Amino acid sequence: MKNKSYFLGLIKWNAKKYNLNISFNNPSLSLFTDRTQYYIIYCFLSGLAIFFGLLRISLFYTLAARSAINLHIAMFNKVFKTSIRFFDINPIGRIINRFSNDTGLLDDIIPSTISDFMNVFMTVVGSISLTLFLNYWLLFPTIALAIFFIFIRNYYLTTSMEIKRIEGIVRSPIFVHTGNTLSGISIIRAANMEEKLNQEFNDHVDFHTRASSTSIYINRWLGIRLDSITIIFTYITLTSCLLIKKYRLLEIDSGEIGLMLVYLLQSTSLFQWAIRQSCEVENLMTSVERVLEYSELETEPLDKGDRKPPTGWPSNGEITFDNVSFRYDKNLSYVLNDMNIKINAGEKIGIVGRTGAGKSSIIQTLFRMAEPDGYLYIDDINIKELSLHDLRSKLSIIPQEPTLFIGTIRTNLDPLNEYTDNVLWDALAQVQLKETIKEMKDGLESEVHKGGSNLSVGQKQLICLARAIIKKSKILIIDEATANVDFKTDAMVQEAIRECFKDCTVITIAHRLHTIIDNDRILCLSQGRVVNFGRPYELIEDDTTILHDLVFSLDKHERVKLIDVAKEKYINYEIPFTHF
Ligand SMILES: Nc1ncnc2c1ncn2[C@@H]1O[C@H](COP(=O)(O)OP(=O)(O)OP(=O)(O)O)[C@@H](O)[C@H]1O
Repeated sequence: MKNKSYFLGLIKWNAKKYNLNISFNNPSLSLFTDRTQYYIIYCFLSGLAIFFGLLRISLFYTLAARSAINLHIAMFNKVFKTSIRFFDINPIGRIINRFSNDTGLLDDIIPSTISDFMNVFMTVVGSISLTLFLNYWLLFPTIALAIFFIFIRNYYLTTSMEIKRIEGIVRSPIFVHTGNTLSGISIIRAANMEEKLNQEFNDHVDFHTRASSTSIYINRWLGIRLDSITIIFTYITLTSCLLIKKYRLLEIDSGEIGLMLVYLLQSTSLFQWAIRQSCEVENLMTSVERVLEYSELETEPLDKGDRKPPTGWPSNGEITFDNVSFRYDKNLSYVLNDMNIKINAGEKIGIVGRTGAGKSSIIQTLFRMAEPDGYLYIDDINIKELSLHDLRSKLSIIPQEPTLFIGTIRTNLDPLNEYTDNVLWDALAQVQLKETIKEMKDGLESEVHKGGSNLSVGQKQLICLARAIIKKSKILIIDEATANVDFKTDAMVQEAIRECFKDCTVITIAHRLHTIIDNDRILCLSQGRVVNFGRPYELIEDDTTILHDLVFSLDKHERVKLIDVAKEKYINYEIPFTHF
């Protein structure tokens, strides 16, 4: 009843304002003779609008921020735990692109675009509803124009989404190129390749600009069509109102026509903006799609295993390959075939072979970077029965590129903070780094820059070695660095390995023969197959072996030195080997 009174009061006020001849004999109309009440209602409604507006914005942005955070966490967790194969087939620039650009869009642009779209869309819907309410004849042209508009919008979207996708793809090479250029800046300068690299960078930028400018052009294409639609709609509204008035098809007065036109003209630009933003939201959803793709990656089952290894495993370090084959992916061919070898506890094994023979793939097999076929035992436990975490935590590796993390010497030696200072200093002493680290201002707390860039290659290798000593693994795998370390450091590393790991099984992927020539046995690989496996001197003496070929391809001085070392080792150490 009260609502009705307010409504009648409003009509009365409008009637007075526009000088309309309406009878207000109804006693209820006399309720609103005082304008103050309308101001109060107006203020109340404005207050409600502000309240709900703020509530809507805060709820919406909180929700958007939470979604972005959750998506980022999900993507990070999956990428972090996914298989190594993923990093083989996805360049680092592509991954950075998703973590930077796509996540950035998710954080800033997508929420504001959606909010903007909803705002403007509701305003446009309001304007059109009011127009249709006052002049329902406009329903027919509205439907016709809506169909036309949906057609144009879909036509635009098919192209623009594809262009956005291409834009995302061609952005990645810019990141890759920049990263590679920065990491190899000294080599580029030394080789005087700045011009070439600059040209390559410009080419990548050009590709990206082509895609992004096409995106802008098709946006303009859409804009022109949308403007045309709104102009046609305004024209039809106006003409229809004039015709309606002339032929008295509807009771409509000039005030209402004015009101319709004001709203329609106001919504002309808003209409275009609403459609553009709706398309933009769909386009931007490709970023959400890309983030979702990474957040649904398959992860390695790190903690899943059929068996828990006994404490102290592996106590001997005996490794048996029983018919082991390995490939990097189900769709690729095998790179190691039917390996049948037994490495005895505490043996020092060197692996040689031409490039691509499968030397590094043996490491991938031991760490189960992809699942090998056959049976691979360490101290009588089939490693395929263990969880990846249990397996990997028991093996130590010194990779070709010694990896150090941003942090301190301490965090690099003992990332999980499990050992005392004494243990860390002892390990540093064993690799002859104690004095060097002591001389640093902050000792164990001295800073290590990204990738250990403030340390020499040799020092990085020695820190990796100290890390392996601290871990006390029974099995050490060394992917010998191809990067040149000076002779003295190399000798120091070799000596440290011999001393600190004399009771451990050490497998060395050799790129230089002098580092493995005094090993107990040498495994020769060719095209992923074991060709020879035996004592170095025996293999050198046999002119059908790969080691013989490798040794005899060296100059005489080197060759004689290697043969002497192998012979001495052969004469002095007789170890009974069990050949599998
Ligand atoms: N990540 C990978 N994905 C797919 N195939 C790979 C991968 N790494 C190596 N391969 C393939 O496996 C085979 C053996 O490579 P591997 O790196 O084990 O040889 P290698 O003897 O260590 O060579 P190098 O002495 O040059 O390091 C090669 O044919 C190589 O193309």
